[in-house]
Amino acid sequence: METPILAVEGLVKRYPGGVTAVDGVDLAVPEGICFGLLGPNGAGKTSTVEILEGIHEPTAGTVRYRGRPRDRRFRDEVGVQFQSTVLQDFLTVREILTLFRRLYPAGRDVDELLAEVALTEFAGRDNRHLSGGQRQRLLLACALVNDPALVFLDEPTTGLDPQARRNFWALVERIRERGTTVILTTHYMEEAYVLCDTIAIMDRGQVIAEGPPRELLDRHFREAVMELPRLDLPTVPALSRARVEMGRDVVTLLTDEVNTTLAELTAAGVDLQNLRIRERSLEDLFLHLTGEGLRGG
Ligand SMILES: Nc1ncnc2c1ncn2[C@@H]1O[C@H](COP(=O)(O)OP(=O)(O)OP(=O)(O)O)[C@@H](O)[C@H]1O
Repeated sequence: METPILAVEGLVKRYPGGVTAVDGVDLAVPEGICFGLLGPNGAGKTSTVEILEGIHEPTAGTVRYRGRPRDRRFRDEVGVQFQSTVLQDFLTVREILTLFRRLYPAGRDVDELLAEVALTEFAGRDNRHLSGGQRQRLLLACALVNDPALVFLDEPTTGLDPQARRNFWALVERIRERGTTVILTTHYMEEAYVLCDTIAIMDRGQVIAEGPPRELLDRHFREAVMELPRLDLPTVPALSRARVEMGRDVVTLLTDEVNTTLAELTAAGVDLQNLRIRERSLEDLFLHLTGEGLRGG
């Protein structure tokens, strides 16, 4: 097997006061993929990612970049988009990017990068006067300025409106198409589903599930989800192949035999006009595995 671009073994992070934020994490990220790290609040994602980025030291464990301990090469070949970066007041978009570019011996052409993140028309604007989406694109450009082989994106779309989020997804897809490996933390399950080739779900400092999103869903769920307004199903008839969850407004039927369940509902005279049938989502998987919802929804 090819050497992963980044691999960690036996990662542990304990903070003073006795909190074990990371409790024995092993991960291997193959080159060229988008790898997602998910988990509920306090699961240990930030602690893990900051160790991977080289910002914090682990209490125990090893991190390897291209099979070797990290050195100067790691710094030159890796980009990080932090959740909140303080940018110098008064500087324009182009000036910020030029400043970041000078930190590295090699990298991208600033104007080309501005075009890639759709900021050419804002190049002369004071960075304080950017919209949320424009600012995130600028921070992304800063993370890409050294033409990294591996880029970390830490909750890059938190707080963006749906349109800006989708624009950002298109950029991430383009980065990946260029062959750059992406490590993404996110609270948005749809984002992980759309962008990530592989995800790892963390809970209480440990990785509790890992794999391609589609495969994880197939591994954990065999049932389809049928939803009916409660008004249409005030009392549920006997159903041989479905589990029933009575919500306040919606009745959810989990069935491994959609045809049988439909036939039984029809035979009982239930009006199916407003029936919805959907597949299980990563959101369902997340709830199933961690028993918790995600901040940010
Ligand atoms: N500097 C610190 N000192 C002490 N405890 C910390 C420190 N940083 C994080 N923790 C604790 O470690 C645990 C894991 O936190 P971490 O921020 O890594 O989780 P997270 O999954 O990133 O959460 P979130 O989604 O809320 O950002 C939490 O219980 C947190 O309170």
